Amino acid sequence: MSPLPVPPDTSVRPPGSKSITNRALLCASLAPGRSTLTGTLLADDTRAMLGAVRALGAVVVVDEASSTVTVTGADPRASAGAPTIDARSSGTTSRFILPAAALSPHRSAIDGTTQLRARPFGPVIEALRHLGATVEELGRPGFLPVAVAGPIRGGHVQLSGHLSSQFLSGLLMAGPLMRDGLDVELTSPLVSVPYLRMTVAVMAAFGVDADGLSVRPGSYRPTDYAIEPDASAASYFLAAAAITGGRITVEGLGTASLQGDVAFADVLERMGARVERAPNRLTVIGTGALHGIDVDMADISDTAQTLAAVAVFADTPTRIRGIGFIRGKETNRIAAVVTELRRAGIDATEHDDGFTVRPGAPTPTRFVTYDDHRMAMSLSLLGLRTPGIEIAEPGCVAKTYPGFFRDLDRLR
Ligand SMILES: O=C(O)C1=C[C@@H](OP(=O)(O)O)[C@@H](O)[C@H](O)C1
Ligand SMILES: C=C(OP(=O)(O)O)C(=O)O
Repeated sequence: MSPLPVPPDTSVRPPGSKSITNRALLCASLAPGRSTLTGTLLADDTRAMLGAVRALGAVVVVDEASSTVTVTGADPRASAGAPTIDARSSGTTSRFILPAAALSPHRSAIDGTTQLRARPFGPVIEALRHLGATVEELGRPGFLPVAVAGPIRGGHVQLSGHLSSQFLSGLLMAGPLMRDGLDVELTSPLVSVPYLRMTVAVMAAFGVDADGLSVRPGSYRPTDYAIEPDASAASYFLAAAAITGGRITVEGLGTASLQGDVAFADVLERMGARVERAPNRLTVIGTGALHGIDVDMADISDTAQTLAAVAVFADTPTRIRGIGFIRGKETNRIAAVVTELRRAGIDATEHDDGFTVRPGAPTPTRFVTYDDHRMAMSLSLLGLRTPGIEIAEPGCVAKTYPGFFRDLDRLR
């Protein structure tokens, strides 16, 4: 990469939200009748969910050119089970499909890549057992691959919240199809809380009323649903404006967004960038001055690596807290960020709950990406200002944003 010749003054529209796409695909697959989803993300994580809902009986038609997906739902309680559901590397797909598969009396097996096999599943395995499912741990206990057979009948269940919110979202989405509905009691504080609000909002769009922890028996209603652009993907462009002293507008995302990650703009504002907000648009204007901050990112942890890149260009250190659980994502993201920044000569320190980045001038570096799309996308931001930045195995961005480098190049 070579640095941007002039600060960008442009607008971008990132592809559809991964998190909303995977919720809408699941809810549509549970709704009897035809739903049409527009603005759908078509990337590895959402193709994993497309395959998973098909395996449980939904009919899915994808129009690649228009990013429109039609889903004809099927009652998962009548599913014949699926011999192998391949969740690929997708946390959301795997954690959302397990409870849905457990609605059927027939056995389904769920597996994924080596990367996904290293991520925790213990809380949902325990919860499904408590709800009456038979769960076979086919590999290491507490990890994929697993096989489930139900039917789960619902009721009260305890669940830990400190590793991931995805277990709770997945159980809640299957909840209306459980005979007794579902009532979850959290046994540890929930991380990534805004994703729970998103789950409730998408369920509501498909006709089901849930509060954050319980849902009554009922049925989903087929719906035509428009998916907004991905806010985590937007963070790279908002950060780019802050870093380069440019002006970048993200279209389709603003104060009306369902995604917690739009709050990344607030973090940039605290550091000294200017932010303009509208219901469906966010603009960040770099002011040329960025100051380090002390910030808890437990609600918006997918943007912690983005902030690490921004922090390099601030005038004082940045301390990011509250995100110890991101050691269990695509890679140990705390160790990975610190290792890679140090590789570029930046002084960074790991903490139990996050990391500290001290400002500096990065040296020309080929960054290792650990098969983590967010490592690749975040570290590429350094190349907007620093000569000689290279990203190893950039194809890993296909997990959520196959066109990322093409869109980043449009800032030139
Ligand atoms: O529910 C979701 O769509 C997601 C929740 C978050 O995970 P955790 O709840 O595991 O932190 C987030 O990191 C992930 O990218 C998507
Ligand atoms: C953690 C992520 O994804 P998931 O948990 O859905 O695999 C992510 O997209 O950063």
